[in-house]
Amino acid sequence: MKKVLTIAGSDSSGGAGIQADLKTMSAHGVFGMSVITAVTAQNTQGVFGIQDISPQMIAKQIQAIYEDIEVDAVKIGMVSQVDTIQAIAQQLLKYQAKNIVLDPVMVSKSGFHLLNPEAKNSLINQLIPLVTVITPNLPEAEVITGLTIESEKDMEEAAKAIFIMGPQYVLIKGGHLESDPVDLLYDGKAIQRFSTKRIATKNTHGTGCTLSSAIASNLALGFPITEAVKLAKEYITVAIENALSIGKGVGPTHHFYSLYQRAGLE
Ligand SMILES: Nc1ncnc2c1ncn2[C@@H]1O[C@H](COP(=O)(O)OP(=O)(O)OP(=O)(O)O)[C@@H](O)[C@H]1O
Ligand SMILES: Cc1ncc(COP(=O)(O)O)c(N)n1
Repeated sequence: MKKVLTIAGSDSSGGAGIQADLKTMSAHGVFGMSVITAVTAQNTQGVFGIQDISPQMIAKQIQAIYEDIEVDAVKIGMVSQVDTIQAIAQQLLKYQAKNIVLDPVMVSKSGFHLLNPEAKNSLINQLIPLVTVITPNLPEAEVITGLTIESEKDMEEAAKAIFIMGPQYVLIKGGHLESDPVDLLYDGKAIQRFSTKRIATKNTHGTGCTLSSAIASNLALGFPITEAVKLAKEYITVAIENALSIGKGVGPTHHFYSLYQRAGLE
């Protein structure tokens, strides 16, 4: 059994964060483990409070896992504070973590800031250079690069600018484009496009969390990056097509598309 770790925040409503990550991992047939960085009081309508877990406790959680279990891939989500990022970077270096997927969560769909603005530079300087692939959405890529991104051409420029910061691959997500959502993968040499038709739904809570956990699961399963992203894009598309109208706001993606379905067994 492949083992995948998520280092992220808890979403009490179960649509994003740790909860979306573990659901995605189960659907991929990998064993999910979690290091909780913050607890949010959240639902489909908004984020009503955040309590950060101390950097010491975050470091201890990572230590407890790596001292005992071989980790095949890691997904990093909400990491809101400077010391949190430092603690995570130190531990990942210490344990020579592999297959790291960074979803640089900054603002929730409901408009709540999940990354302390002071922590942006730590994210860029300490975490980005360690990762296998970083998966910013358009607003996140704008904050990281300082560029304005309105077109696919702009996305290419942003991917190249982020690549220089040190990750092995950059995947810029086009969920926020006006047009159909195209994601671009850059490996330092060429751009690959992953496109689908835009699904007409308001229920897209946790799409980024789901996509990054699907990529981490696929890397753990041994797929090369292009295949890992292609399969993850298929997974998120089905999860959005079947998104649930739970709650009064932005509903969550649905994780019924299991490994067994992919194998044609159910
Ligand atoms: N309406 C849609 N129809 C089809 N695919 C979509 C739609 N919205 C987003 N996607 C896809 O979902 C994935 C996540 O993209 P998105 O840009 O929404 O990430 P995000 O903003 O980080 O998500 P979140 O902040 O909710 O975690 C991408 O592969 C994107 O192309
Ligand atoms: C704990 C946590 N992590 C990540 C997100 C981003 O997801 P979204 O942008 O869909 O709200 C979130 N809302 N909560």
